[in-house]
Amino acid sequence: MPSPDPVRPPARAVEGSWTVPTADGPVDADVVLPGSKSLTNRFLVLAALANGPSLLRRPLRSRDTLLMAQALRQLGAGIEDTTSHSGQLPDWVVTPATLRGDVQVDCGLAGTVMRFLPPVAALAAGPVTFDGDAQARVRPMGPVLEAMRALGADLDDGGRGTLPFTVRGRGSMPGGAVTLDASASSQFISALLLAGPRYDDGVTIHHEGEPVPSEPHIEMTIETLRDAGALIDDSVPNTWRVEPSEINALDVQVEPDLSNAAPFLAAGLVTGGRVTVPSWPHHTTQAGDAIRDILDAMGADVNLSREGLTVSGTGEVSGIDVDLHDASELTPVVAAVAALADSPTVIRGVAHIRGHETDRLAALARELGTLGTVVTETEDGLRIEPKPLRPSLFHTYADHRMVMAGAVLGLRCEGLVIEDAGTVAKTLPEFTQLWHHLVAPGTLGAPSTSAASA
Ligand SMILES: O=C(O)C1=C[C@@H](OP(=O)(O)O)[C@@H](O)[C@H](O)C1
Ligand SMILES: C=C(OP(=O)(O)O)C(=O)O
Repeated sequence: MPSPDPVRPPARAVEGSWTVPTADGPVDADVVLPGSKSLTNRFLVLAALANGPSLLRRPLRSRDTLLMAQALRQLGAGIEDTTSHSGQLPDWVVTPATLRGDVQVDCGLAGTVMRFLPPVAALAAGPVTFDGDAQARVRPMGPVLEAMRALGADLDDGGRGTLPFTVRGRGSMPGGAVTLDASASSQFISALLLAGPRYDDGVTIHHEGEPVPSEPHIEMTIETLRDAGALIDDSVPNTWRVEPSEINALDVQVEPDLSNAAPFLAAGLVTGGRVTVPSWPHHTTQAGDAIRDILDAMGADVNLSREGLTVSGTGEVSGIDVDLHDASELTPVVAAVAALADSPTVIRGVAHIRGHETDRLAALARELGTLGTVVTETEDGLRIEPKPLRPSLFHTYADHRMVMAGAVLGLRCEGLVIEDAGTVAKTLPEFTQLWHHLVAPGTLGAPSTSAASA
């Protein structure tokens, strides 16, 4: 372990910060993870538009999904706890209703809320305003708002193409055909497809522009819609057609969130230990499934069995050259593993993540750089040259995946302090507790709340 740079004060815990536990040896654990954000929020939307009450088993309860549930309740849907069959947290029963207006939706920083709900709000009887966190106001929205206008929606965004805006719902939407540029986010396409069956003429979407990122998320949208009885034609590249139809009530179990599994599995690799995530699906549309091949290429033994996915470290961590265009939400954790590798890494294909929770390329370059790693921002990714790490305050920019990246780095960087670790609640409120359980069983997992000057 390199000693801290003598001219820099050691990182100190401040309000809301978290001193990451260092791994003294190989970790060895099973980690049970809550449900997928992307699946939970799709199921909530479809259930609110369905033809009868739905049952969502093992839904994720995190900031993003609770904001989605809150917004749908405001629009009229019933979302109630019901006893879980698995003995875990309660499941959700979702009862659809005629959608009402005069509603103010708080999107927080959730891409799924700010993109998936405006096309739903166009079906409401009255105005629905949307706003969110300061950083949400700079996330791209323009193409989906323009597409909604072309499909017959009445909305006012002050010409900004971002939050805040108002959708003046008229109780129904004509729908039809539209061309848009979805190179900034696959969520533009998913959003129009999810509400599309309820539009009078359905929706035909044609994408024109640089390739659409995060393609598995569109597959997820199509699969969840088809399972609910919708008819979708995706046989022509960059074109999707959803027919007008009822959406059948759902009875679904939410898979564990595979992108949230990534930091835990990474801990198995970088400590030369073993981590198993039970209930890893053998068929999935989750983009996070790509972590299996990525960690394998970085030197892990990876084994998918009936018990779950097991990642074991071999003692070596290799750099890789990887295109994360399809699984861009893995970038922060992969970048963290890369900083602990024995050779350089190049991450490509993720220019659009400058529009995620924060500019993730800039944030990673800055925070890894502060720790001592040599990082070059490229047009569409990062080049990472590992160097000995020196502890520092790791900033999170309100980005849950920056917390996860910092936790991985902290395994091998004693004294690393993560600022505002609570921001991880966007998708995994219990992250720090699970992490302590993994790395340092018996220690307290909550972020520091006692203030100490930095
Ligand atoms: O539809 C979804 O659930 C998501 C799509 C992706 O968005 P982008 O296409 O903007 O990358 C992904 O990164 C995000 O975490 C979740
Ligand atoms: C990009 C992400 O989230 P969002 O759904 O807000 O786009 C993410 O979770 O990494």
